[in-house]
Amino acid sequence: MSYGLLGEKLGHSYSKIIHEDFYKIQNLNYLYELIEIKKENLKEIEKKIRSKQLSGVNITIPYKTEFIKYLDIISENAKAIGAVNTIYLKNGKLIGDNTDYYGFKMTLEYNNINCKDKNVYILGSGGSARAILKCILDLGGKVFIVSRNKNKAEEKFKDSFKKINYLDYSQLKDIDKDDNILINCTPIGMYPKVEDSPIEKEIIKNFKAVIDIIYNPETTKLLKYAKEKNIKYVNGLFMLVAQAIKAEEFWGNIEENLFEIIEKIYFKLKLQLYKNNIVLIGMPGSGKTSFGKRISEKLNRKFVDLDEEIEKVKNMSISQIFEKYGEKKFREIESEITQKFSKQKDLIISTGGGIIKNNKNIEALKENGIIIFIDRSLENLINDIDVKHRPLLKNNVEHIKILYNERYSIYNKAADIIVKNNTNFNNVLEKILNNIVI
Ligand SMILES: Nc1ncnc2c1ncn2[C@@H]1O[C@H](COP(=O)(O)OP(=O)(O)O)[C@@H](O)[C@H]1O
Ligand SMILES: O=C(O)C1=C[C@@H](OP(=O)(O)O)[C@@H](O)[C@H](O)C1
Ligand SMILES: [Mg+2]
Repeated sequence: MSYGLLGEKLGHSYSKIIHEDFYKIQNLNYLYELIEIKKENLKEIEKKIRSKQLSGVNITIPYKTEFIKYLDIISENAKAIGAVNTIYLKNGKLIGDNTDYYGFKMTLEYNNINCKDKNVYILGSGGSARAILKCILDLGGKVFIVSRNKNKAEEKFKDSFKKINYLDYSQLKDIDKDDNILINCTPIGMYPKVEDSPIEKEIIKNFKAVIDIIYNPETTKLLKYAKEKNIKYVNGLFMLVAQAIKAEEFWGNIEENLFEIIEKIYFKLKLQLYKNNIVLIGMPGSGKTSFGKRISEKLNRKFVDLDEEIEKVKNMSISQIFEKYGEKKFREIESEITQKFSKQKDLIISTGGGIIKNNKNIEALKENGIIIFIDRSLENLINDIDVKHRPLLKNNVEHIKILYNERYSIYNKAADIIVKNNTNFNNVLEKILNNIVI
């Protein structure tokens, strides 16, 4: 099977990476090509799909509307949105749909953002704004389109969408502060103009959650404002992956575990694009230090073991620190060291088993990193743990049972990815790498 993305300039597209990663995960030997094409040649693509030379295509700027005229069927959503981005042949009919709608819907779900009965302010009035607006209306949200010229925006939308409100940017400062959601669908703040923001800093406090559909940079100026004020913020990377994999569903290449697969590809892409840290957590003796070293060799990234760093600053072993200062002091040093390395990027970080005792540690590590829980069974832990260097287990290996019961759910909750470690070491290493390397 052979798929592709149609557009004019595709040099910066991540679609090929995402779809190829999907085929790898699903064990499919399919192709996905970036097809840069001139408008007058779109007809050729129609023929190729009808003759099954191509099994399906995605469409991007500037052809999302242009291609509609070649279709036999256009989905209800795509019709309302006025744009298609996914094309396929079914029972001899050429069908067009719009997966931006679903990509956005899944982004809301993934981030627990509920739009029902909320006031949702959308910046911009282009194609993606239309898909998002349709989605929010379907979810029962109240939509406000914010644009530089509200009359023009109204002109554009009024035939397809009823019951929406139109605002100028200047009116944003006067809105009620209850539970509002802000969504940026303009390109303002996108690389390389990363210092631009569509709204002034003071306005951000009127919102409970902010979504920017831009994914480069990871945190746009707008999202930085939200972050500073402790407001929930979400970038566009999950939507990018979700809309791509939803197309695979339309093409019949995935029937179940859609969310799981999207999440997996999302994490990998996040690591690849933003060079985030890989952080290993888990019980003492679960293999954090051993796997961390091997991952760092394989990926050629710097390795940091937080226990080792603590030993370096104090010039004492972990056991000596526990003996001399007690656990409370150890945890303080552990938190300081965690804060320090969390700020750096591109590291493989192995933590100590107790890192999850302080939620601030996890929050800091998550800022720049993806957290992998190495989940080793209690039986295996007891069998091979070396208690010599582990002061909490020194006198009683059985104490590990208590720690396990106290901590197991906290490791799970803190983790972005969970990898079971109950088989051969190299197999598990392979499993971890599969989760992080595209
Ligand atoms: N899958 C595995 N197979 C065999 N030995 C393992 C496996 N996972 C961990 N180990 C062993 O368990 C011990 C504890 O590993 P370590 O990396 O020090 O754990 P941690 O840093 O999580 O406390 C090491 O000797 C390691 O080789
Ligand atoms: O679980 C814990 O509370 C601890 C685990 C140790 O690291 P490992 O998990 O690498 O053994 C070390 O940080 C310290 O002894 C405390
Ligand atoms: Mg260790």
